[in-house]
Amino acid sequence: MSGPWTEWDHLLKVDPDKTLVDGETFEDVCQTGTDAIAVGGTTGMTEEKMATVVEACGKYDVDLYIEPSHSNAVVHDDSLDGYLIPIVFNAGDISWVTGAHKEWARLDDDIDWARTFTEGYIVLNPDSSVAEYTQADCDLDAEEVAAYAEVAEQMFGQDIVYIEYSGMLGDPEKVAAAQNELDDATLFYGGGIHDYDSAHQMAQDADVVVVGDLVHDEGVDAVRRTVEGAKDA
Ligand SMILES: CC(C)=CCC/C(C)=C/CC/C(C)=C/CC/C(C)=C/COP(=O)(O)OP(=O)(O)O
Ligand SMILES: O=P(O)(O)OC[C@@H](O)CO
Ligand SMILES: [Mg+2]
Repeated sequence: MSGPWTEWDHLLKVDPDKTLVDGETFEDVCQTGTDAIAVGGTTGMTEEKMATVVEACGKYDVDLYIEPSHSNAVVHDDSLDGYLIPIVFNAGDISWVTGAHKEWARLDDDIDWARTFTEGYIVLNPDSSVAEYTQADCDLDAEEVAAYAEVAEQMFGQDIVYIEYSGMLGDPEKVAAAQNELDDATLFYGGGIHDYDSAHQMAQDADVVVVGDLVHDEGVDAVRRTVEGAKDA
């Protein structure tokens, strides 16, 4: 399977539990030049907050996805291009590998499987909320990260492998090692990208760089510079 992400360089992750910079709108957020927007976050996620941001972004011409952190954060909307569902390969608690997914399948009769895609996450910042929630084993060397990436693609058929350093800039050597082991899967990198140089650096090895907090902390001009960095790499 090859999805639209094979054409992406940059993905902007908007957290419905955070505010935009004063004076900026969702229209501005949709016009940063990013290839797609994913709405999601770990903490404080509700269906209402998710729906508000999806509705606000759905009016503009940008590919729009949700990345729910649990089944109660899922919203169905015609403006969505799809659902990105994490599977945390280095989670300490099986809920984040299959348990939450089983609950979603049990509770939601409207799942649109044709637009539902999984992401094989490797969570590496021990101080992030996602690491805490999933009890991820973040103490992995480059060889182990690469092996998780290989297993995700070859044994679990993941078309997206996601190195997640949410909140900090990660180790490029681990990103390079993962890329080295992948055949066809698309490698996402997210965490701490804050300017042209950090985007450019991570895009050397990642296929898609993900930018999150920057849009909430610094705003759309800063995001635009990361788009340039990713596209130039
Ligand atoms: C089955 C369904 C519907 C969902 C699967 C849910 C799973 C397995 C989630 C895995 C872990 C997770 C919570 C992913 C959410 C995406 C993510 C990593 C967002 C970044 O969050 P942080 O930046 O750590 O958190 P905050 O910014 O909210 O503090
Ligand atoms: O918020 P930042 O640190 O940019 O991380 C982006 C994304 O990978 C979070 O899931
Ligand atoms: Mg975050």
